[in-house]
Amino acid sequence: MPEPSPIVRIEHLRLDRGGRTVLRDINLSVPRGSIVAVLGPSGCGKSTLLAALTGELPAAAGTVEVLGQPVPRSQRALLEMRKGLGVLLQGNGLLTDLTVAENVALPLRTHTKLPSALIRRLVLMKLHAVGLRAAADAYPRELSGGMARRVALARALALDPPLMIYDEPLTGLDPIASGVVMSLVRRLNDTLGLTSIVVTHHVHETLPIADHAVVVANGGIVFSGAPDALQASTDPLIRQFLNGEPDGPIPFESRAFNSQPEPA
Ligand SMILES: Nc1ncnc2c1ncn2[C@@H]1O[C@H](COP(=O)(O)OP(=O)(O)OP(=O)(O)O)[C@@H](O)[C@H]1O
Repeated sequence: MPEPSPIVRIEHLRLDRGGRTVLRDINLSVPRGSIVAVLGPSGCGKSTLLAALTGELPAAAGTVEVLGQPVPRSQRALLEMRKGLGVLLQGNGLLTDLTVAENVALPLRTHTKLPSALIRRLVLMKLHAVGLRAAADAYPRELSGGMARRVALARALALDPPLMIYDEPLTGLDPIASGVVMSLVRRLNDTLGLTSIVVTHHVHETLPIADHAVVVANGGIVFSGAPDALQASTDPLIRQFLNGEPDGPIPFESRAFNSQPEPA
């Protein structure tokens, strides 16, 4: 049987922002059913790469295919493609005037014509999947940070997207809540048959649940392989990143900024 096509295929991608090349010659293939961790220090271009996947930022060169098709340019086709993406953005983006259930229902109300009773049932199923069925009628202000993140996760799952994209899912969470969220990411991926891309600088929390790790630094991918191989790498750049050391082949953002060529 032929291999199923990857859910994301990126080839020779270049991404520019503000007239400057942020990432160049990016090649990445995400197999269906896997969890891929996209790691890298602050400012390396992780969010920029994510913006290319969601179609917010067009490629300056190369190709990006998501869900088996090139990421479209037209707004209408983009909106259609995004229905297949569950995106958990940095911060939870929950609406404080709405209950937990109303927040999770939003994508269903916006994108489907399902009757209210069915929407309520679907919402309770999504909340059950993240262990928060009992919080359906609570307001976001009544939740801990970890619970609010799980509600945002339930909302990202509302339309049953085949591909989940997590942008820094652990920001602001304590170690216990972080562990809960990461094991949930793995469990949902496997039980719902999803594929997940986790964009983060939280290496040590993310590698245990990842099937594949990619490290972005210095304008490109500097590592792509199994999490164990990443942990065992002796490359000074990788070691610097894994150990969070200030000195080494990865420049500090301020130094990188200062090293930009002066305009002629
Ligand atoms: N809209 C923009 N215009 C110009 N430059 C930008 C823009 N957005 C990001 N950049 C630059 O692109 C580079 C990569 O930024 P990006 O936000 O993708 O990094 P990141 O790895 O996601 O960082 P962090 O982990 O801090 O969120 C940075 O040097 C940043 O200053």
